[in-house]
Amino acid sequence: MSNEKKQWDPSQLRKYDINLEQISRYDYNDPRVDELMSQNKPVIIENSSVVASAKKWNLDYLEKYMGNGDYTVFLSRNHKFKYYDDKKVAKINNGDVGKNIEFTQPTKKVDMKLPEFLKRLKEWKRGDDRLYLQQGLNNTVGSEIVRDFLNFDWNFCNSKQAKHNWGPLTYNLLLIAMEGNVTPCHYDEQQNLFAQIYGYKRCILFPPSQFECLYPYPVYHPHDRQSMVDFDRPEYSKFPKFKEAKGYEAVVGPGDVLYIPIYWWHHIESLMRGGHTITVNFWYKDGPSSSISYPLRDYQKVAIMRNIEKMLQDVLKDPREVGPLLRTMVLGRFT
Ligand SMILES: O=C(O)C(=O)[C@H]1CC[C@@H](C(=O)O)C1
Ligand SMILES: [Zn+2]
Repeated sequence: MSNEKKQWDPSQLRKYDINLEQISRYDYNDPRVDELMSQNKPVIIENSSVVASAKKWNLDYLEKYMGNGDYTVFLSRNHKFKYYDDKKVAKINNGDVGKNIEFTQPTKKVDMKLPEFLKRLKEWKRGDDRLYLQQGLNNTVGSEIVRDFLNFDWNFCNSKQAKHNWGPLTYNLLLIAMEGNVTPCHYDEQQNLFAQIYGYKRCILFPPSQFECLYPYPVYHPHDRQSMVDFDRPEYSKFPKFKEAKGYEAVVGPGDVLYIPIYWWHHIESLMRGGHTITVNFWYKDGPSSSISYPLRDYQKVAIMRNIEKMLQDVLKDPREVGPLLRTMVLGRFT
């Protein structure tokens, strides 16, 4: 570590029994950044100006300029904020996926004005619901925020989008988390430039090839794309291959941009006792694959498995029939 004061301490990281190695960090104009991105591998891009215009985004500035819009805030009784798909909850509730399938939402999603969110954040005490603001940046924000947003280094982002054949930008999510908040391990079907603005976040990533070690929920489930393994208390009897998971980790701080490749698993935590954190992510659809080359890439096989599950779910209706049919099809026949 250079002689500058270390900004965080390992005691602020949650303890997991997982085999992890460090994610590489390179300067934004180092050619190794594009080398890794072209191999769909994660990399931390340092000293870019991607969100330099948001360096001044502290809570007072945001309260002053974020406008009077309603923001999506998740409330949780614990430190975990596991994502769930509302549309899939609705399908379960109206019996679209078989009978008596239960789902309890792990967090509450509410609309909140920013001043109220910030007040609850400041007055939070042990025992209160934890809060996590996760809001797409849209035109309800004030003109200063629009100006800062327009001053993101879009040339850099656009150059990566073009060079790596990404599709269109779909979303910039503004994330304001309490210290210690955790987004449990999941993957997204989009390319992601995860730009850290304030505070420190620890990111644990696994390649798509570790699908069999991370046990995602079935595709029909509201927690589709999320790992069923609770990293705090892994049930090795149910998920034995989790022991073999081999991941990559990094702690990102202000100005760092982490490239999270499409289909890569990621667990993200705001450091304990580190105060609130602010992040903006840049989600891009994947681009059209010009030509298919063999052997197929690990993430292409995940996409194939998802399509098979969706097709079987559609024809079988009851998700409890999907497992037995796949077992019948495979056991003893494909060794
Ligand atoms: O950017 C992504 O892909 C995400 O999963 C975001 C949703 C919650 C965010 C977090 O930092 O906790 C990350
Ligand atoms: Zn994600």
